[in-house]
Amino acid sequence: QSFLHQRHASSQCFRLLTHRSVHKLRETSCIPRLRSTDVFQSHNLIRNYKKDTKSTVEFPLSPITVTDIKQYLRSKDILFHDGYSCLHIPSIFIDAFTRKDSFSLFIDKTTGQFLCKDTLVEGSWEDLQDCLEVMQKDEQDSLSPHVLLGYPESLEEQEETEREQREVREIWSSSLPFTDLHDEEAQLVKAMFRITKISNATLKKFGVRLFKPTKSLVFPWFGGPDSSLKGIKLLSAQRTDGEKVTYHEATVPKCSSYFNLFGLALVSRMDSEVVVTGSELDTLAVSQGTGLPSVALPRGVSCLPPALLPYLEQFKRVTLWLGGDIRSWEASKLFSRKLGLRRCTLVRPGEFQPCPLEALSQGKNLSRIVKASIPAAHKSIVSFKQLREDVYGELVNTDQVAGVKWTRFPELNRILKGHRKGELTVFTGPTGSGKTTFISELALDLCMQGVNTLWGSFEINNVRLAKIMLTQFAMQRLEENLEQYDFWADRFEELPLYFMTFHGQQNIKAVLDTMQHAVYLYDINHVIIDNLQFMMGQENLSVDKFAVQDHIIGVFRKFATNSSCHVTLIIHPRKEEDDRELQTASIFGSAKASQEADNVLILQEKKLVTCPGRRSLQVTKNRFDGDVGIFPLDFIKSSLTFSTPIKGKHKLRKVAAKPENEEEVQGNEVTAKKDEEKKEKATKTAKASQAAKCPANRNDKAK
Ligand SMILES: Nc1ncnc2c1ncn2[C@@H]1O[C@H](COP(=O)(O)OP(=O)(O)OP(=O)(O)O)[C@@H](O)[C@H]1O
Repeated sequence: QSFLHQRHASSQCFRLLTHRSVHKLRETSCIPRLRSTDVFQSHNLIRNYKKDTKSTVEFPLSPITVTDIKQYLRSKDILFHDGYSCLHIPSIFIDAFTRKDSFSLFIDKTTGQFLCKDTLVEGSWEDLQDCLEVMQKDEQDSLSPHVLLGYPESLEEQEETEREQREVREIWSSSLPFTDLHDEEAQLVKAMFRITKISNATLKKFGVRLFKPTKSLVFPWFGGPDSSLKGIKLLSAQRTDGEKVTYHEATVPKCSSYFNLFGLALVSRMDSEVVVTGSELDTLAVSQGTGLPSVALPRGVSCLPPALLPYLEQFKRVTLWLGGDIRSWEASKLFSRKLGLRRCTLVRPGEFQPCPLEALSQGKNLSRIVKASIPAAHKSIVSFKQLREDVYGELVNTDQVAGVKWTRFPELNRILKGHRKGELTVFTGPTGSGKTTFISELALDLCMQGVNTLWGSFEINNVRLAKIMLTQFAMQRLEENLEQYDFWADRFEELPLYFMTFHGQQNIKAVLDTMQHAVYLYDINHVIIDNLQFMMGQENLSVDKFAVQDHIIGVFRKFATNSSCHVTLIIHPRKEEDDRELQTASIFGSAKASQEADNVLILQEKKLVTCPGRRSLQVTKNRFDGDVGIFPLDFIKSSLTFSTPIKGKHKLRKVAAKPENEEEVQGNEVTAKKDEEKKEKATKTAKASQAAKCPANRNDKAK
């Protein structure tokens, strides 16, 4: 308001800033919680109905390039440093005398989003342009940090923020530094968390405490210009089967607002090297084992929010040591792209290079491991020497390389082995056969396991789609159990799930730009496009329809490979004949297009007059290991799920047509090897069992 009074009361620009900030705040308020559990949630008050329950990804209004940003800055005579992920300019929110030579305002090269590290003012590229225009017009050399008004919080939100701050203070003040614990107690806690090798001095240096009521370690988040306590992460440890420890974590404020790079408070302005880890415990281990500055990502390997990039700009060398498994390795390759490949080196997980905490426990030389990390920037031509470690890694971790397993579709695991990054899956089925419903459950299953998912639903709107997914998530008809809505919605909200806001016919370029934008912002691993026909465009009707379709498939293929993101494309078949099952050729215009897909899945429907047809899922292409096959699906209307209930399987075995060899038939019900003979046998068996299960089907056959 003071700004308003100081300047032209009716400044158009001011209104613009406010509007955009509102938009920005809405946009940034949707990063989901992924790994936290509700163990520590102390506020279990009844929630009011929340309007914006899900995250949506909008098409960036004016996609910006780094060249545009640089050109604009030059036109305004603004000096800039070309950093790794950001351009750095002198902050316009502190007066010229104070800012001297410091370049503390960071502009994200990909999105144009800016952050002033001195005042913590942030906003979009348009906000910054508006600020600069105002400054120039009024011949000012700086602006008040309050120029960008935030979206006023609702009373409920204000209360929530205050409650969180109270909670942070209370937990922090009632937790104990390790130095205040008796030796015996400290040892016990360390043994519980498997951190016996971490010294009290390291724990003290990082300010780690113990919160006795829940036996949790407390990691503080110090931030802002005054390095005040902004939040905490609580970690609890549970021993499962003998030696294995499972960690549970919770943050206050909740995960979507928790942007702590743990360890950053200890980094000096002069440090030029950092080791980035996937957990606070790993950061303690790295710091103790190497003496190097180290920070932990707030949400581990699941994402690297661009909001954190300005804080990593000062480092000339960034070593990513995110963990000891393939998932961490894949994440480190993706994150290094955001951080700037040329300064990143990666620790390749392996037997001799487990996660930092494990390495410290095993008495390994952590400095040597960091030194031996490999450059992230790869050359276009490589020799086997450079590949041999990658190949070895794939051989010893076959299970992880096969991808994320479905929990609801074990049969699909047996055929496809898992869901892998960078692949293209094409999915088809007859009109109205349940394609959307089925893929929704398939994607939900993966999303529940931490696969960051983006939906492009052009046919049905996002509310309907989210309703289907929520029903599948809760596995019940929520209409009849409305009192449970909040319970399920709260959990559903924590999934890393985003929706594009498109509906109806779309321009393929706009869709791809949005996908790219989402991959950068939210580290999306899986995009679902329902369905491709909505990208064909009216104007193309005169051209060969299938040539256009094949071209679009090619474009998505390229995106999947370049972004290391799995794309699932739903496509209507070219033509359906009542009495014939669909095949790969029913989808594609040319053989070239079918080559583009890594996996081809067909929802087969046995058309019946007297009852809904039985569905089965057929995998007709699997590039990963060639296994193809078919298995029956049982649709449960109340939960909209297809996942095979256990008892269904028994039923299937019992009714299978005259097995000569019981074991063989059981195996073939669900999977069939590439070998055509086996495949046919499995198909027949599945069909026979379906027929036997549905009396109407039997009648049909008899007719
Ligand atoms: N196996 C099934 N048996 C009976 N009904 C089903 C089955 N699967 C889905 N349905 C229902 O059929 C309707 C259509 O499903 P859905 O929209 O998923 O089909 P679709 O194949 O995507 O349709 P379209 O061809 O229009 O894209 C929904 O109401 C859904 O609940």
